[in-house]
Amino acid sequence: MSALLTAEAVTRRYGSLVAVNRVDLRVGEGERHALIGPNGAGKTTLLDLIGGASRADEGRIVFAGRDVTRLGPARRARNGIGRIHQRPAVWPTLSVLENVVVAGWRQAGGFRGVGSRGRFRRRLAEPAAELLDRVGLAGSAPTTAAHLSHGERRQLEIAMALAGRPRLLLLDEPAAGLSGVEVHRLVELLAALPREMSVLLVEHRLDLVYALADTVTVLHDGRLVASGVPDEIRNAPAVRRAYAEAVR
Ligand SMILES: Nc1ncnc2c1ncn2[C@@H]1O[C@H](COP(=O)(O)OP(=O)(O)OP(=O)(O)O)[C@@H](O)[C@H]1O
Repeated sequence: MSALLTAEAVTRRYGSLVAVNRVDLRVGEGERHALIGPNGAGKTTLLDLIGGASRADEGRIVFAGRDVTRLGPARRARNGIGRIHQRPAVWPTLSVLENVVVAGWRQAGGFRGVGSRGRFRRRLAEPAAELLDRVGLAGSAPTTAAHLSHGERRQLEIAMALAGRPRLLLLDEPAAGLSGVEVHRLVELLAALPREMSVLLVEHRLDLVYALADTVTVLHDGRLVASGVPDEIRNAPAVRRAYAEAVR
């Protein structure tokens, strides 16, 4: 797999704390890559550095052949990095369908691209309805997003991220707060994402990680302690040590 994203020796400090410490990461085209590690390991911070919500103090991030280290989150999103947050970020006063339409607006060509009723329908409204169907929310299209359950908001946020047609989708603990049935639906949904899209997933649920990931990278105290295919990681002593130290 050729590299879509490479992070080289990225470091992020908060005062004297080194939250991410010279981490190298490579996500291939179409790869499903999971980041795991105990609480406080630096997983969300690393995702923030890649998505642009936070800037690296040192190191370099290259996405699709372009150095994006100094770009903000909006520019990175336009370059093809989509993001699902720990707490679903949706517009609560808009309908479910409207949320996806707004999220797809730029990708559909903005004002010029959707400036007639026919183009609006073809390029935005119909794809948005298809995405809602794909994430299991077709029946909720007219519902105001504020009325959705947590699990439904998560589904909506995924539809919104997909509307931007990202080449890399960053997911921060997508299973957090979901019921068993909702987690099952989430796994199916993520497994069915098109292979043109790469995925970088932070998740505590290791069953979900091992079901989805091609590669698993383990962080502990801001450092990368192991990276490999799920079978290697499952039995790696360094990984066991990281988790054992964290619960001590
Ligand atoms: N804005 C911030 N200011 C100060 N310290 C921070 C900030 N964000 C994160 N940290 C610290 O950086 C370290 C890494 O945090 P991070 O949230 O990246 O870990 P994590 O692996 O995602 O943890 P969790 O699994 O609990 O979400 C922690 O010690 C955390 O307290």
